[in-house]
Amino acid sequence: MSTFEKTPGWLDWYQNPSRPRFQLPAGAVDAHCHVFGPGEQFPYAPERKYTPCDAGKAQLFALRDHLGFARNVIVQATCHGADNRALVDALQAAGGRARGVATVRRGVSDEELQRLHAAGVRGVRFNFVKRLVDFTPRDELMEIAARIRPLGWHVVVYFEAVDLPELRDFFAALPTTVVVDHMGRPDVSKGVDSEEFALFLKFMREHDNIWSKVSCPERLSLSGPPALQGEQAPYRDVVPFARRVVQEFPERVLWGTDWPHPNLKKHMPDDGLLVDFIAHIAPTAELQRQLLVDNPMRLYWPEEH
Ligand SMILES: O=C(O)c1cc(C(=O)O)oc(=O)c1
Repeated sequence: MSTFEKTPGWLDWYQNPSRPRFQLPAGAVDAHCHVFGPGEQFPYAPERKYTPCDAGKAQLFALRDHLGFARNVIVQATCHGADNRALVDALQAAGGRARGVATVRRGVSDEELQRLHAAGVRGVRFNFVKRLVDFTPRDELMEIAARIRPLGWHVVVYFEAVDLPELRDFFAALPTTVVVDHMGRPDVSKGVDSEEFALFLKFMREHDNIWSKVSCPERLSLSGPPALQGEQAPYRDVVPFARRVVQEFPERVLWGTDWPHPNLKKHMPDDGLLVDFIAHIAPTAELQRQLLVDNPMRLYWPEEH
């Protein structure tokens, strides 16, 4: 039993996900997933904006094996703030099959960065989604980016599409590879040819250090249908967005389940069916291999690539 009480209305992850019909290429990486707690062992951060269900490393690794992934990239969730203990514990237990993205503050010591590196951390996450975090000054983020660059790490950014005009100069000034979470959260009701999405594509075109995760259709979709009850064409309104990014930037895209899907309000997707979604956004075997194997390996396991 956790000592933490979940946020009211919290949805736990989908139990007994189906086995994907889509055959993942050998060595596929789930490049965006989280661990939560367990809160008893790894307490949630006092400054958190939500309290999740516990979702530990054993459950994540079981899902990895069930879906047919070879490796995970575990991304520090905001409910743990800059306390990376749950992340590090999961990385150390993964036997080399997981790498991580941490959250650090300005005061982080060189020794701590080295310790995180040894555990498998290869990036830091900067979050600009107001419902998830308090504001961090840009000069602090820039200072952190300069500190992690010599380690060969990159920066992961999470923001919403309406905020890109205001953030893009800052992103462009970052001295590392920059990975955008969930395609910069486009408003899919505006359409794939909207000015808003055009700005995101232009931003990627103009800066070849910007990558994108083509993940989270379950968060972006307005029309559904959800990945439930065997649905083979879920989240149809998101497909044109993800497909466009994959086809235009095949060498700079990543995919992840986003398990255990924090803060979803309406439904919890069947992760097996989410994997089936990949075939709709990356229609050829070559695109699939780049998205699921070559790109994440280049970024997270460069020594093996
Ligand atoms: O949209 C979200 O609520 C969300 C939250 C977090 C986090 O709390 O870290 O991570 C994600 O990738 C997505």
